[in-house]
Amino acid sequence: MSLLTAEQVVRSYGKGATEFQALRGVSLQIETGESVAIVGKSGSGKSTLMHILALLDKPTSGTITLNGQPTHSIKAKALNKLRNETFGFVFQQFFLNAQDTVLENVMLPLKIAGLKGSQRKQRALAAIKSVGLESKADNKANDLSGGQKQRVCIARALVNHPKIIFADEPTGNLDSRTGEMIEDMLFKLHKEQQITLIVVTHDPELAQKCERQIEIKDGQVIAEVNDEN
Ligand SMILES: Nc1ncnc2c1ncn2[C@@H]1O[C@H](COP(=O)(O)OP(=O)(O)OP(=O)(O)O)[C@@H](O)[C@H]1O
Repeated sequence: MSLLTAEQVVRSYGKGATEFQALRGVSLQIETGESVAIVGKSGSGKSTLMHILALLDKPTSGTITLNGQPTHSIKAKALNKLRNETFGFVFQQFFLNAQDTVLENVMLPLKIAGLKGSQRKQRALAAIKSVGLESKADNKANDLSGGQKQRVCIARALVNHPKIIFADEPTGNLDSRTGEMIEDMLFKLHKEQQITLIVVTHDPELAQKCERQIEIKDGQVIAEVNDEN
């Protein structure tokens, strides 16, 4: 059984004369422990697909199945819980709470999950340590460099022991040296903890680091490459 599947996924924006199909019948399967890059030109539908795979958005038609369970009829509250328990997110724009500390940002998914304060702190500090930011735990997120902010995002993505990390242009806002460090960190986690990694990127070098590359054009999968090594 695949971890995550999309079957004939269509996503339309707008209605009537202005209707636009951003995804036009996408089907794919993602297996546990894989690293997969979703590539394609700007406007091809990559982010739309990632949002639907991550259950942040619903397809207009078609099905997303997680661990064999169709997701379309899951109610909002249960869906939020499932997403929080199963996925970690790393976005180009970070989405940190700027005025909160590093520790508070990383504890947030655990707060949502309903963990007690002491457990939250212990687990968040371990995640912060794993990205080498223990000396910054009490700093405001706003007072960090771009690379440090993205490391906080990785710690926050990790803290709930996710099955899948979704990374949308994770190095898009970083200089190349810092970007490489973030990539190394993501792939290390993927290898050591068998976390499935789904990366949306324009960057061919980052895509090549993934075991599979899925190319999207005009809302359809037009090519798929699987590395054998
Ligand atoms: N909320 C929306 N309303 C209308 N059209 C949208 C909306 N979101 C995306 N689109 C359109 O859907 C298409 C796919 O957008 P999407 O953001 O998925 O592309 P992308 O491949 O991720 O692009 P980029 O690499 O530039 O981020 C684009 O033509 C875009 O204009």
